[in-house]
Amino acid sequence: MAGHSTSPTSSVPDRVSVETHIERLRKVLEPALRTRQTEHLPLDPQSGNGDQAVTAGRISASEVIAPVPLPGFDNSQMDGFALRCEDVVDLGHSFSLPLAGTVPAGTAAPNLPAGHCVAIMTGAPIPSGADVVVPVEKTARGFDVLDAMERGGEVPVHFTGIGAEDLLPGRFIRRAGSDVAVGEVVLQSQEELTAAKMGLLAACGIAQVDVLERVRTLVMATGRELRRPGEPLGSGGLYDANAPLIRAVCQGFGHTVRTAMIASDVSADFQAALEGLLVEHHPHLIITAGGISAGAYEVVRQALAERGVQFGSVTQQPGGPQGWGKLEHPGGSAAVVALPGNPVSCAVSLETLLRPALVSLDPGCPAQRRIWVDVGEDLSSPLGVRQFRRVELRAHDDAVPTAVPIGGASSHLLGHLARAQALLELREEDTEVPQGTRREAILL
Ligand SMILES: Nc1nc2c(c(=O)[nH]1)N[C@H]1C(S)=C(S)[C@@H](COP(=O)(O)OP(=O)(O)OC[C@H]3O[C@@H](n4cnc5c(N)ncnc54)[C@H](O)[C@@H]3O)O[C@H]1N2
Ligand code: MOO
Repeated sequence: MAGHSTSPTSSVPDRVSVETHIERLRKVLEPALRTRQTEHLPLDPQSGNGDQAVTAGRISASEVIAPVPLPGFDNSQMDGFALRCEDVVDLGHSFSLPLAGTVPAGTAAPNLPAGHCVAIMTGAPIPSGADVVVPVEKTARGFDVLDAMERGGEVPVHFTGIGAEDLLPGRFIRRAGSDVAVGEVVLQSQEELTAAKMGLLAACGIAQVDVLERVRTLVMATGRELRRPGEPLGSGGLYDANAPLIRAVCQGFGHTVRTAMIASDVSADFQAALEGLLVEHHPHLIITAGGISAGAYEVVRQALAERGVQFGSVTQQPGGPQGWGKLEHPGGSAAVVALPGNPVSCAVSLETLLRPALVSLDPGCPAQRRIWVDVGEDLSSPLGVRQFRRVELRAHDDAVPTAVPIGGASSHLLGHLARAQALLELREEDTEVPQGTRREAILL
């Protein structure tokens, strides 16, 4: 019958460790991710065509050098009065200086006549000749003197409570280039754009940056039992949970995702759908779900084994059966990650296998978050398998949280996964795990 399994032409009989499989994924992902192109995008959406602007989390494709210093000029850190230390250093705690003018922010720096002071606002350029700013709080009348100055005549500013520390040259002056010097690298190649980096680039007057294009991921959920929302389930049908689940995870990895549902177990149907999607989406990564284990109608395995994709097993549960490889297509070369069909197996595999492999290759992919927990009840686990159990976390003040299992280990229990806060990791050597045992957990 069509789609009935023959022995896969490319299979690996052994069961390998989680770490070995992560390394296998790295090997297929690395060349595919290396083919990513550069996009030249504006920092400000208003200056380009709206949503085409760069966003935080993107990865730079080239170094950016500061074309200007930051601060751009010597300026005041305080609202106050700029003066010359040597004019007043011998005058004691209180003294007066005639006011020579005022400098708001955004104006040119005036000259400071000897023996005078100039009112200055935060961020305004330091008058040439001045070497200190005394905050307005240390004067008798504050900025009321500016009104008096406008009315004409010489206006004295009375400084009070002045100590030696107030008259150290450079006090409250932000020097040009003290934050960033001209020629300094403000963004490295392959660095993640954070909000602060974007602010820094903008402060340097940079309008556009080169970023790596996002990883384009094609997700294909397979199985003749699959239905879309609204379709009648019929006998043996079920709604596709995997495509939306995998899409959401991959979007969290920073990918641009196209999903497809292939409700067939016929290899030719899968192949035809794949060809169309390759041309349309030019993926760097293809993730399939279902059709890879020991059944008689393993559509993904049949279709991809003959194209060199390998299938094997990893000593973890859920997520034991796995496929990995490369696929050449008109737009380039894609890595293939074939996941088992059970939704929890997909979710766990993405977290324990694909994320660690991607993190080592793509600075935009957030790392796994691990914590220590105390196991909340007696558990058992098969020897030689790293078992991931869905758990709720109970916090205790200043103590390690308790991981309380939600349901059993089976990989169809999606409702339980959706309630879980973490995946408790039971080790390969664990068989009986008494309550209170300390183990690691991966936060979801
Ligand atoms: N004889 C053996 N049987 C199985 C083995 C084995 O080693 N020997 N491994 C089991 C394990 S572990 C897993 S995991 C599954 C993986 O099987 P497949 O990758 O071939 O997945 P399917 O058979 O297509 O589906 C498994 C299960 O998941 C449901 N499913 C599939 N796709 C979706 C979807 N998009 N949304 C919701 N649910 C989906 C499907 O209906 C099946 O119930 O194999 C075991 N069997
Ligand atoms: O490996 Mo399967 O993913 O346990 O159910």
